[in-house]
Amino acid sequence: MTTTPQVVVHRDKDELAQAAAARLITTVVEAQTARGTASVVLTGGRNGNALLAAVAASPARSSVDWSRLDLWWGDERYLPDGDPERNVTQATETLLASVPLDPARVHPMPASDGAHAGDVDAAAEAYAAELAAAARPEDHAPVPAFDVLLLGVGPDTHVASLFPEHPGVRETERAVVGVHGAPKPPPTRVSLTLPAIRAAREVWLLAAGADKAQAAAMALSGAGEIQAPAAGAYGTARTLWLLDSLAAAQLPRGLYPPASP
Ligand SMILES: O=C1O[C@H](COP(=O)(O)O)[C@@H](O)[C@H](O)[C@H]1O
Repeated sequence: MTTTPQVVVHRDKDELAQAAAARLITTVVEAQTARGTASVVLTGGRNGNALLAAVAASPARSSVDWSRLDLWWGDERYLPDGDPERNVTQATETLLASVPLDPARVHPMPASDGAHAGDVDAAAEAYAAELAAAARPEDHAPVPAFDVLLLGVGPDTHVASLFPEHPGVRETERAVVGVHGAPKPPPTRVSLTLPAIRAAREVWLLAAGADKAQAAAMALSGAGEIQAPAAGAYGTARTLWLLDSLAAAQLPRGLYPPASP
């Protein structure tokens, strides 16, 4: 199912982080109220980390039952465990170390010195197997129907570690791929694919700053997902673009604010 993107524009990157954090806390609490648990896919990057910092600083964070939250990652830099460039290292320092998560529900992507040392494709397969084991029959997919999947949007329109015209963005079968030769360092990465991303109920794309303006405009103007991977990221219930005013500066007229009916 394709959901039409909704666009929300905030004044600046700080307001974006605060508002997205409040939205995430509310959505997680609602999912836990409705289904008992919640699942969130985290992103790396500046906006993803700013969002986590805002959650950490929010008094409302105590309304989340952290022990009933499943955490996954949309992509990872294939580096040794604890490397400061790894998305999980940054998320742990920013938020995860300070909330009472159940370690069994935290699912970092493999590190380059872990069980599949040096073999990023085997690491991707292992993560796909972990996702498949967590998927329920009612999810109708080899991955869980995540409640919220967060994606930072790169200036080149990449999301997760799916880069324009790269093999990963063309993947239609596998849920997770090893990425070789990424144009953004480090070159070796692990990434969810577009089909896995599209299994999420809600997909939120985050972008702030003038260097993201062209990417947001392109992805929201009908570009193809091979050329603009962000254009292929949507949720089954909702697709939300959370921008600051600089990133929204080149959006087509009528897209924001929404055209009146
Ligand atoms: O390398 C990555 O970059 C993107 C975007 O990062 P940003 O700093 O430009 O916002 C991020 O979404 C991805 O998770 C990360 O691995």
